[in-house]
Amino acid sequence: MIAQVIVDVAAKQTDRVFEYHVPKELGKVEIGSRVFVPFGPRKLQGFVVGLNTTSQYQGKLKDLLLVVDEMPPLTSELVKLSKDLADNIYSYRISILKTMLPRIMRANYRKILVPNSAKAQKMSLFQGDPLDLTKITDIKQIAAIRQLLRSNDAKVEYLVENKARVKTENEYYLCKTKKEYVSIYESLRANAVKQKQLIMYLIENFNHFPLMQSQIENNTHLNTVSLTNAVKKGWLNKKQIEKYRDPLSDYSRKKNLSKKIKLNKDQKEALNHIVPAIKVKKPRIFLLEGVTGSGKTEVYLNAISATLKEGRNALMMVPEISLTPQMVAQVKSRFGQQVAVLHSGLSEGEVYDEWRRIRRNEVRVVVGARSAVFAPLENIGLIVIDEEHESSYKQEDNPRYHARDVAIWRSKYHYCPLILGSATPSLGSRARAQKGVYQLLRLPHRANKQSLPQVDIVDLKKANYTAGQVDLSTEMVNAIKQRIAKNEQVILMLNRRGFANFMLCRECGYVMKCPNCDLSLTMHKDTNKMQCHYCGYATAIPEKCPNCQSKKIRFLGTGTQKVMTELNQLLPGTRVLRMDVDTTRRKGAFKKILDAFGNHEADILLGTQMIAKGLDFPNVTLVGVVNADTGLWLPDYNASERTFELLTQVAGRAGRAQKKGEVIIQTFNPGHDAVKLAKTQDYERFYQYEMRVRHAGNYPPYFYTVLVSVAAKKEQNAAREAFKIKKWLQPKLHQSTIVLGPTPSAISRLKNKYYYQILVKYKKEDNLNQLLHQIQDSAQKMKKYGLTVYIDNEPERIM
Ligand SMILES: Nc1ncnc2c1ncn2[C@@H]1O[C@H](COP(=O)(O)OP(=O)(O)OP(=O)(O)O)[C@@H](O)[C@H]1O
Ligand SMILES: [Zn+2]
Ligand SMILES: [Zn+2]
Repeated sequence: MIAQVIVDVAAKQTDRVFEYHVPKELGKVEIGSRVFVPFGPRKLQGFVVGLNTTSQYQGKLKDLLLVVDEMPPLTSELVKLSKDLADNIYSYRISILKTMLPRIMRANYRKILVPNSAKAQKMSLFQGDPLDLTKITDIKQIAAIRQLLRSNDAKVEYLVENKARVKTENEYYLCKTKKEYVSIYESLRANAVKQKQLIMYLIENFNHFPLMQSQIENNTHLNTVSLTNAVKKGWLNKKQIEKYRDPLSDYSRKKNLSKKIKLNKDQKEALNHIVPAIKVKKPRIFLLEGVTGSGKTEVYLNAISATLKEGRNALMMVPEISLTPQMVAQVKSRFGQQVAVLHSGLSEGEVYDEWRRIRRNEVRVVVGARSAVFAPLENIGLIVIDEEHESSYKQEDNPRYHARDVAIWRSKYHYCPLILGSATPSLGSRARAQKGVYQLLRLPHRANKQSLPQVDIVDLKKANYTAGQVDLSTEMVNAIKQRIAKNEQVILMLNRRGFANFMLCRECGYVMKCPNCDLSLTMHKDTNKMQCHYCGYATAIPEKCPNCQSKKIRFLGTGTQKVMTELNQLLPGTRVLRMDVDTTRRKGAFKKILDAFGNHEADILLGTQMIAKGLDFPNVTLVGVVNADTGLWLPDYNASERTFELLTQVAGRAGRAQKKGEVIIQTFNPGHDAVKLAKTQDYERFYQYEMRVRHAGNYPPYFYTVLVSVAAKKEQNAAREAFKIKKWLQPKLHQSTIVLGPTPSAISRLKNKYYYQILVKYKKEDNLNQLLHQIQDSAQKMKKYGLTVYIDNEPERIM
């Protein structure tokens, strides 16, 4: 038998299959198995991606060394997926294969020094633990090691560490008859209190054994010491039983969650389309466009039920799940033990356990964030992507995959429907529904028959402020006071995205824009310039407003902490919970804050956009947006879409139950279309409007995009290489294809590297994929000159 292996070295030369002979005594090797193989001087980990009986290779194949796991960690579906994906996202296949596994299973290599001669063997250097070369700092020791290597008395080896640990608990078995225990009891001295207690317990519970250690400890005063002693004395046998860590243990069943909801007409209508597709195994894609609070979750859960009834399993994706602990609780209360969750809020051990439950077919529903799209779930009958517009579904680093694209691939593989749900679908998805590629299903009303909340816009250029305040207008403060007086709750969002710095005039509201592109200019501190990231236009950082000459210009930046202080001064005694990256870093903090708010332990929830989506608190009647402008002028063609989406989503948190909701949006740009359209929360109108803008500007979804970035230590090298790539690429492309740049990236220097980028916008380019692979290949050769090329297919961000 011959195994085709992808080895764990992410480089162009190794990005192919290597063949190894499988020795008979090795046991079962399957597609998807993790193995160890000899590779030059090292032993490497790799994945089996194919099996064959013959080989084209002329020489003698080396032997596989070891199969790591009893059950191959990857299914043959995932192995196949890795190949197609590698082709599409310009990533090495090994990077994708590793991404498919829980982080804890990715191998770590340690460089160690081992003795190579009898003389060396006796040296004190080699006594004890293996000598970790990365940890040696002593100069004398380094010199000594060099000497040993030169004289061949020692050699370097690579030790693979496996961090994945299975959690176990002891189970105890009886190994004597009841009579024998009685006579042991009688033979014990009177002062051997603990031992007598133990034996008595064994006699009394004779018929209940075997018992877990925790069961015994809960019922007696016995501890590990007495149990271990009993094993030593031959009174008991013990076995280690594998245990799963249960990340869902705190999502206890809540009564109000499992109450049966009667579906409304629109929900039923949607399911009338979805359920038949589940039954006949049709890989159809549905776009479920439902306003905020329209009960999309209920549609997902019913569709999942229907899938389980068909004997198939379901995969449900939600944005970084910690965002919606409520959603997890809801799914959990519906499907109980059959559910596994996967997201970055779990400890590595918990992820590993959940993942193994999935791999062993012990669960039927998987709920998870982006990387859960690779869950080794088999027999999938339905995939759901909630909040499908979320940009977090695209991984920003290598491998740059989009969970939606992976889900589409898997839906075709399994012949199962895919539901994309959102109140504000991505323009691309909505456009595909327009063309009939996806089937559009709509929930145009809120589930509780309540109307969408009323939205008021506060123009910050004319706003009044209570003494000394700069962030909260008097209107906002008064509205907050009113709600709190009525014992209702408030959500306040400070929309601060990324690093964007833009120049804004406090006098006239002017924002500095590119004359060619209608995009805001970004401040570059290192070059002292305001730059356009599309066309490369640049100008000096102004000292006064170019529009009205006022000196009152600002490079905006307020933070949640500052607003928190303002709230404390304005509304003493009001209980405020702050939720942002700083307050949620600790594990479980997110859920704690949301639970506290849900229990009305606070009046105001103040946070960044992480509070904008998915939350369902019936007592929230006011939503305030402190500053709607921060995302508006990002140098991205989709800044408008993002702003509309964010404002509509956060507005949707108000008035979701009986009480009517109100929304106040503070902005310097009340005239901006994204803001105006968010006021009516009319997605369909926004879609029509924004499609015209995209059409006029040759942006997606009318054009496909690929971003090629070049990074180098020296700025001129990055620029030169980027120009070279453009010069090589452009003549090979179609007339109608637009190649923009090269321009320096917004953060033109990151980790001491300069970035230059080229944006290719095209309608149809049959050869582009192959050309880009060629660029990637030749880029590999430049690596030694410190140049790196990244290729991002359909980038979410072009900055
Ligand atoms: N048929 C129904 N009858 C009554 N209430 C319902 C019904 N369906 C859903 N609900 C309730 O309506 C509220 C909103 O539902 P859900 O959270 O699913 O909305 P959503 O569409 O996901 O909204 P968003 O996009 O804002 O997250 C929930 O509290 C849910 O329990
Ligand atoms: Zn001005
Ligand atoms: Zn420009």
